[in-house]
Amino acid sequence: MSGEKNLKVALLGCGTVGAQVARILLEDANELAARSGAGLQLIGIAVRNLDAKRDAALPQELFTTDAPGLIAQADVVIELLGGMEPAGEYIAAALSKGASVITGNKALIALKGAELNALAAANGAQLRYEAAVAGAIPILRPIADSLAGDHITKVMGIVNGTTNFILDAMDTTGAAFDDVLAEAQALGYAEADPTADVGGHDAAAKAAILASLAFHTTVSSEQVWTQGITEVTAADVAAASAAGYVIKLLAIAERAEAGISVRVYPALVRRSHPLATVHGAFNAVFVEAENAGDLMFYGAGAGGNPTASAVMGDVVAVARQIAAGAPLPNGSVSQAPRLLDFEAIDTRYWIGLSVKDQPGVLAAIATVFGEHGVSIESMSQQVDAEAGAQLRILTHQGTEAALASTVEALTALDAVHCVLSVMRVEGN
Ligand SMILES: NC(=O)C1=CN([C@@H]2O[C@H](COP(=O)(O)OP(=O)(O)OC[C@H]3O[C@@H](n4cnc5c(N)ncnc54)[C@H](OP(=O)(O)O)[C@@H]3O)[C@@H](O)[C@H]2O)C=CC1
Ligand SMILES: N[C@@H](CC=O)C(=O)O
Repeated sequence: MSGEKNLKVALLGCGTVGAQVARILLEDANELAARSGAGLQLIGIAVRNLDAKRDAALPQELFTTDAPGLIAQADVVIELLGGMEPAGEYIAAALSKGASVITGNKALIALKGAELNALAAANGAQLRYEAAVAGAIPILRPIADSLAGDHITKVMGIVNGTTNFILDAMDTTGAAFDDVLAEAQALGYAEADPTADVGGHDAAAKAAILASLAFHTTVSSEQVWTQGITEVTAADVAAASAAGYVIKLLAIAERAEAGISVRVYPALVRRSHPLATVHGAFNAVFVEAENAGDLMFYGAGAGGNPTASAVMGDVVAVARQIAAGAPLPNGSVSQAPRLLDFEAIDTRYWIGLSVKDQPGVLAAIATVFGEHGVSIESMSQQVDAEAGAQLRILTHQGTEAALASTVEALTALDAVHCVLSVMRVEGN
C-alpha cells in the first residue's frame, strides 16, 4: 500500500450499492491508496441479517450486526442502509467523533442535511453525498464547486431511474405499470419502499438537495411540491405520444426575483427535447447559470455499480482531504429560502376531458378558458364508440392558480362528463 496514512473504513449496508462498494474497496485497494494518499482499510460491514446470501468474494469475518461498534473504530464511515433511522443516528455518531461520512441517503440528507453539515463542520469532519442525486452522474460537486462563482437560475431534470424506467417502458412497449415496477425492483433501481419512487418523494428529496446547493440555501423535501406517477395511465402515455410528446417525471428548481420554486411532477416533454431521449433508468439534469449558460449532465441514475462509482469518488475525495491534513469547509449556505407559492408558478397544462358529443360543447369549453384568462394553444377531439368523445387541450402559459381554477370550472360544465387527466408541459 503506497499511502502514508491508513484510514479505517466502516461500511454500513451491503445491499445493491453497499455490496459493490465493498467489492471495489477490496479489489482496488492499492490503486485507491495511490489516488488518495492514504490506505483505505475496510474494517467491517454492518448488516441486519448475518445469514443472508452475499458475494462469496467478500470475507465472512468482515460482517457484523454491531454498527455502533464498527463506527466507534472508524475514521471514515460509508452509510448505505437507507431510511431515516438508524441511519441518521449512525451518521450523527460518526460525525460527532470526527469521522467523515459518505452517504447515498437522499431521504435523510433532504430532511436533515443542514443539521448534519453543521455537525460535520463543528467536529472537523466531512459529509459527502454525491451518490444521493442522479446515481453515477457527478452533479453535486459541479454545482457546489465548479459553479460556485456563478449564479444558477434553474436546475431541471430526470432524477429518478425507477420512474423513468417505468414511463419509458410504457411509452416504448406499452407495458403495464405494475409489471415494469416489479422489473425495476428486480434490477435494484427502486428504493426498499418503492412508493418513494412512484410517489415522487425520492425525486423530491433529490430536488431539495439540488436546490439547496444551487441556490446556497436550505430547502427540505417537505417544501417541495410533489406529484408522482401513480395516476399516469397507459391512455395518457398513448395520447401524449400521438401528440408528439413523451411523459417524464421532472424535478425542477428555479430561481426568480420573487423567490425560488422547487417542484416534482410528471410532465409532457416534446419528443424533440433532449430529455425525451433519456431512456431506461438513465437520468439527465439541465443546469442554467447566468455566466456558464446551459449545461447538461447525463448518465446512469440508479443501480449498484453506477451508484458505487459516485460513493467511491466521495471516499477518495474525503481520504485525500484527510491525507492533506485539512478538512474542507462544509457547504455554503448563506440565506434562508424565499419559497414561492406553487399557485404563483407559470406553467402550461395539457388537459384530457371526456365530453358530450353534441353541438356547442367546444364553444362552452372555450368560454371557460376565456373567463379565466387562459389561452388555448391547441385542441384535438377523438370520438370512439366505446370511450365516447374525448378532448385533449394544450394551453399557453398561465399561472398554476389560473390553470387549476380553469380545470375546476370545466368539471362543473354540463357538457363535460369528467376530467381524464391534467398534466403540465415543460421544455421548449
Ligand atoms: N439502489 C440504487 O440504485 C441507489 C440507492 N441509493 C441509496 O443508497 C442507499 C442504499 O440503497 P440500496 O443498496 O439500494 O439498499 P438495499 O436495501 O439494497 O440495502 C440495504 C442494506 O442495509 C442493510 N441494513 C438496513 N437496515 C439496517 C440496520 N438497521 N442495521 C444494519 N444494516 C441494515 C441491509 O442489511 P441486510 O443485507 O442484512 O438486509 C442491506 O445490506 C439508500 O439510501 C438508497 O436510497 C442511492 C442511489 C441509487
Ligand atoms: N430509487 C432511486 C435510486 C437512485 O437514487 C431511483 O430509482 O432513482
